[in-house]
Amino acid sequence: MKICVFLSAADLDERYTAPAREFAELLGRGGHTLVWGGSDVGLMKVVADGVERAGGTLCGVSVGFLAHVARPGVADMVTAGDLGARKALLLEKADAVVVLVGGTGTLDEMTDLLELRRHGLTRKPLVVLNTAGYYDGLRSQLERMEAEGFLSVPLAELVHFARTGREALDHVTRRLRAGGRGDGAPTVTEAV
Ligand SMILES: CC(C)=CCNc1ncnc2c1ncn2[C@@H]1O[C@H](COP(=O)(O)O)[C@@H](O)[C@H]1O
Repeated sequence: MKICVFLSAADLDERYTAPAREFAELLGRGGHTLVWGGSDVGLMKVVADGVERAGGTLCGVSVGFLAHVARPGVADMVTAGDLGARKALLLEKADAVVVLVGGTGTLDEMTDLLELRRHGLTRKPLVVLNTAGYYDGLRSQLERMEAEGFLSVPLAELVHFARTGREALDHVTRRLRAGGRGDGAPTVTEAV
């Protein structure tokens, strides 16, 4: 599978890097492709290193103003003109998206996809890996949106919160098996 991972570009504590490394190893050992922002810094590097070391493939989508931190030696690397184009390309190249811990960049990428899913513009599965309860606050906010009528579709149809990398990958596998690529979604061209 081609799994797009949104995640932090920062150098983080072991309680975040260890589960990210574990997830990367799962991807690599499964022969999957990591589709990611292409940078060779912080958690993005930890995961790219881990996937490559475990035998997976890398597919990077950098962006002009960050091209100087793009990972060298990746055959499948493109550079988008701006962040919007980068998000569209990341989604286009992936079968599903898994979100690891991150800051505003990750939040931007995740909410963009939540909105596309809410309007039925893509059905590519979205899983949030809630390492160390990092996204408990976001989850509460989304649950409040759902409870008070701000979401037009059930939250469970938009995103799945997983506790472990294995659970995240299993969820994606089940979803894709159930409905094929994008679980019955519009084609990639229509979707992004
Ligand atoms: C000069 C330097 C060290 C830049 C590193 N900074 C970045 N490098 C690559 N992608 C980034 C960077 N900042 C934000 N992004 C995008 O936003 C996400 C990370 O942002 P954040 O760290 O969660 O908020 C990544 O998924 C990536 O697609």
